[in-house]
Amino acid sequence: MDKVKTLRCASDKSISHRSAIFSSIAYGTNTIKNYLFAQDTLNTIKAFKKLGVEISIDNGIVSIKGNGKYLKEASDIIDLGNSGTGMRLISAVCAGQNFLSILTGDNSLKNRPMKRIIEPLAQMGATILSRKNFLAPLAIFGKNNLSGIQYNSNIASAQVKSACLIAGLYTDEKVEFSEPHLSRNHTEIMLKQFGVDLTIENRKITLGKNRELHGNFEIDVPADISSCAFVMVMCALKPNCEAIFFDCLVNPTRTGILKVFSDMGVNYEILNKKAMCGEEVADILVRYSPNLNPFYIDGEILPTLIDEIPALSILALFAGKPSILKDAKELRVKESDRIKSIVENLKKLGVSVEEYEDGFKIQPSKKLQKAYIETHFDHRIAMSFSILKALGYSLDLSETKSPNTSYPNFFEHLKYLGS
Ligand SMILES: O=C(O)C1=C[C@@H](OP(=O)(O)O)[C@@H](O)[C@H](O)C1
Ligand SMILES: C=C(OP(=O)(O)O)C(=O)O
Repeated sequence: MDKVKTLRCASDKSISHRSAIFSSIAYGTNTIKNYLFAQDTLNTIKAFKKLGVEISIDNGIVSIKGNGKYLKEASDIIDLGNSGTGMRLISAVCAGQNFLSILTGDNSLKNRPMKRIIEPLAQMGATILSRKNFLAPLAIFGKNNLSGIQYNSNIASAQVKSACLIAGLYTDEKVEFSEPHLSRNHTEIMLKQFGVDLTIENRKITLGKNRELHGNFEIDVPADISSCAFVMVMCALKPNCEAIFFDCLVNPTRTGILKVFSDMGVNYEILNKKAMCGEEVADILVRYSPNLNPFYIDGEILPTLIDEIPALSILALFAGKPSILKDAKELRVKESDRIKSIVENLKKLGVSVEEYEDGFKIQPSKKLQKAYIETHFDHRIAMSFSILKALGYSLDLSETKSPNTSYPNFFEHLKYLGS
């Protein structure tokens, strides 16, 4: 084996967004260490600056002087770029304001479904105009006192859950939310840290009496297991690689990837479990894993590894038998239609793939033909196929800028692991 490599992957995107959003609408000044300085999460900071919140960045530390729940009218359109999380969570903040907010994004975001948040927010009393088919830009006429809601979401989406809970901060009435499977729970964890009362019982969340956020603390953001997954796959496939990934978030609502790694025979160990900002974190050692089993992924594990499926589709090429994905329709409405992006690009490489409405079946194949990969400016697609390139396969990518969305150091880390 080579010398053990060490790295800290990009900071967690979901926790970074929430740390900026909740600090902005809290009373008190919070500092955020290890904030993710990537396009999506920088756009969230820009949005709150436009809404009158004092935010400064000094020496890599973000400092946010919260305004309390009620913000100032932005004098211009708010652009969330490529970020579904940014648009859906900030829409909920805007739904609780007594003024007009106009939210837009890039071409990808303007084609992602917003009905899923427009419906509950409108039910709570916000007026939201959109383009045809509930597409952004969104014009949100909010109000300070929304109505309560009892919402049974038919999708397991942390963005929908968070939108309902955030809008719920702007009413004294009953707010109850439930989802079919448990999605990532960072909003629940962080709202509690900011002093908001909420109870959770069998996937039903109920907001309690105190819905004001208070905080004067330092939030330290762990590394993003979803970003780590891409470089971990590189290490598992690179002969002699052995690397420790520091401070990875291992919140159980995010670790479906580790369960699948175990099933596939990826050689990894969890080293030092600890707590950071109320979340479970660990260092993870990954080693070259030459004997891989296929995966079969379906059902309630999906929300816990949804962003890692493109990375797993690359691992599937090196498994002994075909890998199957089902129940993953949500992948069709991410930054690109990820089922189509994966299937089409693998086919170009000469891989035998079957496409399903809600997933795919990938035949393993270590022999790949030269191909031009269309990323559709989707960071997860670009990162996945870059792993093959780093392993020495002959392919060209349509662009290599999209990883800045979530993982600005991705290529540097990939090169380090490949060296
Ligand atoms: O809440 C979040 O921070 C996120 C939730 C997930 O989306 P959905 O809520 O649409 O499943 C995930 O895909 C996204 O990258 C981040
Ligand atoms: C789907 C993703 O993010 P978002 O929904 O925030 O754009 C992602 O990062 O893979």
